[in-house]
Amino acid sequence: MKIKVPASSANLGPGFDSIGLAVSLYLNVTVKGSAKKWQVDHQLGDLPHDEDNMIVQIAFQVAPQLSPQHLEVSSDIPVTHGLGSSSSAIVAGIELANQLANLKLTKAAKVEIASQIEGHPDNVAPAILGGLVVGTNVAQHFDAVEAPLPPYDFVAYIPTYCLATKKARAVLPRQLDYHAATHASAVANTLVAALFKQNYSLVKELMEADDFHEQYRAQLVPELMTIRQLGHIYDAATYLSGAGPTIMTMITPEKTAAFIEALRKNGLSDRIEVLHPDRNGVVVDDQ
Ligand SMILES: Nc1ncnc2c1ncn2[C@@H]1O[C@H](COP(=O)(O)OP(=O)(O)O)[C@@H](O)[C@H]1O
Ligand SMILES: N[C@@H](CCOP(=O)(O)O)C(=O)O
Repeated sequence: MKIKVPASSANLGPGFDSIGLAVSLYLNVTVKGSAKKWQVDHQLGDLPHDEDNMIVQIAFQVAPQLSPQHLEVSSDIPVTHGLGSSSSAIVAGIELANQLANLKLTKAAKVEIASQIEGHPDNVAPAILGGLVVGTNVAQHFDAVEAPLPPYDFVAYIPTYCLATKKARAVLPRQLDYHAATHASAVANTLVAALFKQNYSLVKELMEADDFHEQYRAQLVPELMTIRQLGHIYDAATYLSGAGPTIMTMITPEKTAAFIEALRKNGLSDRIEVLHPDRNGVVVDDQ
């Protein structure tokens, strides 16, 4: 059995902790069979190879009766880079429990469990449902609403340095002024309306008008403003993907090659991926 989970790009500017898009990088977990103790084969650096691995820990949380398995994990989602690697691991763990313990979880139940673990649905909901998702929690439950997919390329500029989400959340203010908060919320609301109305010229303007987090995090990701300025030449919009350091540019596919050439000419030499929205979310292959 193989479980495939997409990466996710959260926030899209002002949609802090509530908007996210599943994108075309993947975590794959193959269940090789029962074992004497949990064994997780991977080549993903320092992550644990035993039951301390996050995927196993989450699976246990959902189904404590699970017996040990031999897992093979591979992923092209960079870890601690703002593309939802931890959410993909959470979603994989939930699906692993769902399959091995035959829990028959609905998509809504998976979103609820994953969002409770993560604290917000912006990465986990698209990783489960696929596509562009807007969600939050009220009255002790999470809701996630699927929005139309933007017909754009998403060019991810992935700096070599890592930025743990915890560190990028620590630079945020503890409080916002009342008027600043209502304005930031109004910008986010209007972005959501524009996404559903598929008014992408307005989406692009509002995507760059965040007042919740980017101004505080920009000091940690100096490439953000340079890439945003370059994007304007190509009528593109740029935001900090999740907590960063990945910088995401939403651009018309015909302009992608020229934009990437401009990034390279301006000395931006780190990894670039041209991503597309993933429509499926988590998928299980029983073969
Ligand atoms: N494939 C994986 N298997 C197990 N744990 C993972 C995996 N990918 C990420 N993680 C966990 O998630 C952490 C990174 O989470 P976070 O700082 O939120 O960054 P990201 O933006 O990549 O989600 C890693 O330190 C690790 O504990
Ligand atoms: N809304 C969160 C999203 C974190 O995403 P990640 O991909 O960086 O884990 C935030 O902005 O902190």
